[in-house]
Amino acid sequence: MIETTGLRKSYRKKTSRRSGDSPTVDAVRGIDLSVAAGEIFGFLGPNGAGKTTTLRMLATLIRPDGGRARIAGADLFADPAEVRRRIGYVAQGGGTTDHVSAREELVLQARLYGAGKAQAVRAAEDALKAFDLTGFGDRPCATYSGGQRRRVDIALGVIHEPRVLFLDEPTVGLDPASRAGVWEEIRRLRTQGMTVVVTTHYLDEADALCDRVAIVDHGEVVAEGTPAALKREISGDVLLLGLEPGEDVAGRAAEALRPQPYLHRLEDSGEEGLRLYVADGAAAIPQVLRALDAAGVTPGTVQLQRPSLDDVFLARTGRSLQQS
Ligand SMILES: Nc1ncnc2c1ncn2[C@@H]1O[C@H](COP(=O)(O)OP(=O)(O)OP(=O)(O)O)[C@@H](O)[C@H]1O
Repeated sequence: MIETTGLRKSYRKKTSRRSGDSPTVDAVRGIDLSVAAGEIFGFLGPNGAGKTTTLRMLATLIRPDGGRARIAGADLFADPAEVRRRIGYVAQGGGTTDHVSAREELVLQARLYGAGKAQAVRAAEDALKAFDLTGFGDRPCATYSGGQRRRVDIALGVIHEPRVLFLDEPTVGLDPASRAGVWEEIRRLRTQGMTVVVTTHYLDEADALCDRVAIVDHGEVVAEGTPAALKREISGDVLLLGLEPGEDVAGRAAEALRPQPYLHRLEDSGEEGLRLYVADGAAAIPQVLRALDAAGVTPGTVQLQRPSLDDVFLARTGRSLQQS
């Protein structure tokens, strides 16, 4: 449904003359993607990784500097107008107006996509029902909760029944219950056969919602696959070692543990403690405790964890996504 090769985009920096920096920032440095029909595909990455730029290129809102892309059967470079007819796009923060109701927004959007008046009124009514907006859909959008407003944004994005929907950070700033509600709507669209591409910097969102994920950093895809397959690449377990406060406790613990033969890698996660990558967590715990004891370090807590998508990010980039 989406195929891209070498998609790239640079921006001119406004401050370049004074700072003496390079005059451009390479926001997207050649992205190859293949998204299947009916998939929920996620772009996961830290702020500034190039997620929004990629999404806006695919949605025909920014012209790429190079590469190739086909979306829903149309060529992005040769026929962007056709691409635009076949896709929906919901920007970060959405586009609803405070004093207008969801119904009015939906009617207007349907008319923008060429529906006649009666047809647009019917489409709005159907969307209000489908997205569970009937209880408040005639009130001004300013009176909605964050989650209700996001549902209206998504309803607006699909009023013309696109084959592909692009959602930029669909749950940013929402409470857990509202996020779950938005995920439900996205899954419902998938069951109708729609292909959905979301950007997110939430690890749990990528893990729970997306069928496949491209992890992006500095404008490049650093890993791609199903969340389960990506995590399987990180073989073994993670021990999260919380430490009692004290002078350079983390440094002394790390010094004691680094030479241990069962330790694959050690990362200092700041306040969270030390992350120890080992083949077999349960077997390593007593050995870790003995090594710490010998070094005179008292551990606070030891937790055995399965690898997360953050561990994948860490393995590929040397940084934690949560701290980026
Ligand atoms: N219009 C612009 N002019 C100059 N630089 C830009 C522009 N838009 C984005 N950038 C830069 O391009 C890089 C990628 O930005 P982009 O917004 O695509 O990242 P992102 O992963 O979506 O991050 P965020 O989640 O913060 O939006 C960043 O370094 C950003 O500062």
